[in-house]
Amino acid sequence: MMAPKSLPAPSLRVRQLSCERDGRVLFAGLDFDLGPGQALQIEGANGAGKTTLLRTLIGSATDHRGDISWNGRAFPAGLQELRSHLLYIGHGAGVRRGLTPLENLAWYGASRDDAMRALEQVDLFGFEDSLCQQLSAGQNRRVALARLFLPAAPPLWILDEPLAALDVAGVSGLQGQMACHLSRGGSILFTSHQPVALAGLCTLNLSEFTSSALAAFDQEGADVLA
Ligand SMILES: Nc1ncnc2c1ncn2[C@@H]1O[C@H](COP(=O)(O)OP(=O)(O)OP(=O)(O)O)[C@@H](O)[C@H]1O
Repeated sequence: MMAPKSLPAPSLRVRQLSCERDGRVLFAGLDFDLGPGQALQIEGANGAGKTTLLRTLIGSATDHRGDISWNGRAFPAGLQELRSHLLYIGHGAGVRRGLTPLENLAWYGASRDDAMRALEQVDLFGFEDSLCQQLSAGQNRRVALARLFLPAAPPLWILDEPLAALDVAGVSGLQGQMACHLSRGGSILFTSHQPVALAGLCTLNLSEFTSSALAAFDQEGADVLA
């Protein structure tokens, strides 16, 4: 077996990140690091702010406070570099419904051979020339996730609900590919309402970083110090 090709090893660093929407604090005082070979699952109830956090990290939402840096360079300067290392699959999966799975992967620059291999990995062999609008929800999710199976995938994966609509085999295949990425020194930040089986996975629950949670913590700290 060939040794896995190792990836560049930049790190994401988040300090005191806060975000509010319509006057409601979604999260505040958020601190975490994500380095090579590490995976972090963002947890929280519907509406907790998980997608907003991911969009903030990729620069699609800019109304936040706090510091984000990539590879030692603070945003906004570090954002361009982060994007050059990023594979982002959002909630909507980013599949162009009027194109076929092969055409979707070609749009991301994949050769026909690489795209065919990736589509086989996500069990879409035989559907490569079907229009995505004729595929099921789970099959469309698989088209999106096929990008993770292309060679030379970037080191940082940010995935919003990648397991959504997948069957048991699909979940297992994705978990295997995520583990492979980590073993090559990649990093993964993702949201999921389902448990994900990944060795060494860390979790971060956004409900622990609301302003009320922080106020309660401060009060507790004050009581202890009093
Ligand atoms: N552009 C926006 N303008 C106003 N409110 C927004 C905007 N984007 C998100 N929100 C609100 O922010 C809150 C968090 O939304 P977000 O999509 O980040 O939650 P989530 O944790 O990903 O939820 P889910 O688990 O349901 O996907 C929601 O109440 C949502 O209505």
